[in-house]
Amino acid sequence: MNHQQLIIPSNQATKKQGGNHLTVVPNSSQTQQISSSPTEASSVKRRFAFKVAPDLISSFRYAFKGVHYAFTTQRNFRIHTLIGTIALTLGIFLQVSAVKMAVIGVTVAFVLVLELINTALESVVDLTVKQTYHDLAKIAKDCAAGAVLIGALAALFVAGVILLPPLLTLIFNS
Ligand SMILES: Nc1ncnc2c1ncn2[C@@H]1O[C@H](COP(=O)(O)OP(=O)(O)OP(=O)(O)O)[C@@H](O)[C@H]1O
Repeated sequence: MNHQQLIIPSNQATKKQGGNHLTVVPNSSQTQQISSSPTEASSVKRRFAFKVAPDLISSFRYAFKGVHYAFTTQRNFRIHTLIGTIALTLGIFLQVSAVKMAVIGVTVAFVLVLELINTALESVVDLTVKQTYHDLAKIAKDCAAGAVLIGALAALFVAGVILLPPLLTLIFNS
């Protein structure tokens, strides 16, 4: 494991510094200590967390809050949810096979997952650079948006292959 740099909240830092965060570059012995075992590394990670979900129900609750946040704040997430719902409804209406329905379902989920990751990454970037311009912030956001675009194009392709032929047959035979 390669730990180049750790950023920990200032209230957990051993040395005081200005601002909200203290950047700590561990020396070789600290790096060794962090990487010595997965359990140890995980306990270090948890120590840096502001809050840890106490149980499984809480974990699910936070996860649903994330989905709810994306749905209420991200226009693209709502658009993809709507298109996904239409695709699944069309699949049922056109009576496509179970395997094809599964492919549509996974594809819809894939796009929504990419949207959620994009939203999470945007928040982390904004948290890091606030309202200042940074080339790396631009790259991170553009690449995350690019990932969603590629996912959406793949979904369009899947819909074209699975849903379009039976839809055209239905239209031209009626
Ligand atoms: N701090 C920043 N520094 C440099 N460029 C930024 C910064 N914040 C945003 N940008 C640029 O503005 C674009 C739009 O930013 P935004 O935060 O709306 O992301 P987005 O991925 O386009 O949002 P959404 O997915 O909600 O449409 C980014 O893709 C990036 O090119």
